[in-house]
Amino acid sequence: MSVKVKQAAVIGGGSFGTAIASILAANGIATQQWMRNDVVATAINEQHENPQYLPDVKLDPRLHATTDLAKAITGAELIFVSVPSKSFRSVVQQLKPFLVEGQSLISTTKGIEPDGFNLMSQVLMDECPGHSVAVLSGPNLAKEIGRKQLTATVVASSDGALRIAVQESLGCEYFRVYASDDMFGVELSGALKNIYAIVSGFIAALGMGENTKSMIITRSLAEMSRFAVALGANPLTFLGLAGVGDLVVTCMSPMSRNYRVGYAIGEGRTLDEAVAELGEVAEGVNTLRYINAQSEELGIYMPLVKGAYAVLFAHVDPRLVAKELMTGENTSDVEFALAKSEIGE
Ligand SMILES: NC(=O)c1ccc[n+]([C@@H]2O[C@H](COP(=O)([O-])OP(=O)(O)OC[C@H]3O[C@@H](n4cnc5c(N)ncnc54)[C@H](O)[C@@H]3O)[C@@H](O)[C@H]2O)c1
Ligand SMILES: O=P(O)(O)OC[C@H](O)CO
Repeated sequence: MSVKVKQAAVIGGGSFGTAIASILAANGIATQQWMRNDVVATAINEQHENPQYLPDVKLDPRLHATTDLAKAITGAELIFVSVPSKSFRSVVQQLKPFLVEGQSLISTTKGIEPDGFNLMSQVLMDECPGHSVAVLSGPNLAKEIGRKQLTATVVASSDGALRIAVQESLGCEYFRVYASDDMFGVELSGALKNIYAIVSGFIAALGMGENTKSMIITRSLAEMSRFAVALGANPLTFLGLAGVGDLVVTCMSPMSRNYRVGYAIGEGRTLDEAVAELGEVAEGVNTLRYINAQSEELGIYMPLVKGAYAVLFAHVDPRLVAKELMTGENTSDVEFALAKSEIGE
């Protein structure tokens, strides 16, 4: 029999952290959300809104925001870490002095750490040995969760009691939490799909049709599963919410930040301009860099990754990449641009 969670912490003041913190509080769990920005923390505590990352969403009034990390962590049985992958390890290093035995950590971050090609669960296990770890991933646009649109997600962990604790703490009439023991597959899938959302953004901006969008999503699923299964993931994971489910929502929705970056580049903006305009994290940009390098090193065939890399980092026209993908020809222009970018010209 499971024991009801009484207290939780959410580390990160962004859109997803805020959406899940509000659900935890609404489920009667005493929830502290930690963030650096005291103006946002005050707005959450007094107006029950996060005007910076989740505007126009009324948060549960019981949610408490704080800029005091020790206060957030102390007494929390579940600690959700929801900061971009670039900052993930440094944030975990800041929180670990406050951890005590029995506290569990759950990553909601869909990214990869470049040094050592670590997923965030690995970072948690490296930094916090002895603590149970899980990941949460699925088709979960934070803005829709904030608006209480019916949504499902997946908690994955090798610890069955932790899976149940997360299901019971977050599940509600509009948020259903499924469980999986394929933590690696669920987490890798969440990171990989961001690359294909960028590709989907390009093709939408170029005015390509519905057949094209379907082709891209389907071939993306084949490509991401080929990569993940080669690294040890369960192929069935890719047929579930954390696989095809998250791929579809991120590739189809202009609400996705990764899609929006791809769209802006398809319209002619540079990568730097597209990222600056977004003003939020688009994990797929760095993930693309690391997956392109890994696929080359491991000899895994990933033509969409290679094409997206050519567009983002070697400034190749996406139409030329599309032509090459359709005909299977290796146009010397794409290869030449990639070779030049690799030697830093
Ligand atoms: N937004 C979504 O719809 C969604 C859904 C599921 C998963 N995710 C994943 O969740 C993770 C976080 O995304 P988000 O949407 O909440 O991001 P966001 O861009 O909305 O917010 C990121 C938050 O992290 C904080 N942050 C960044 N660096 C920090 C540091 N060094 N110390 C402390 N705080 C820091 C920022 O101040 C901000 O509050 C990402 O990996 C994303 O892929 C997002
Ligand atoms: O806005 P994105 O592109 O980071 O995607 C958000 C979520 O990962 C969708 O499940």
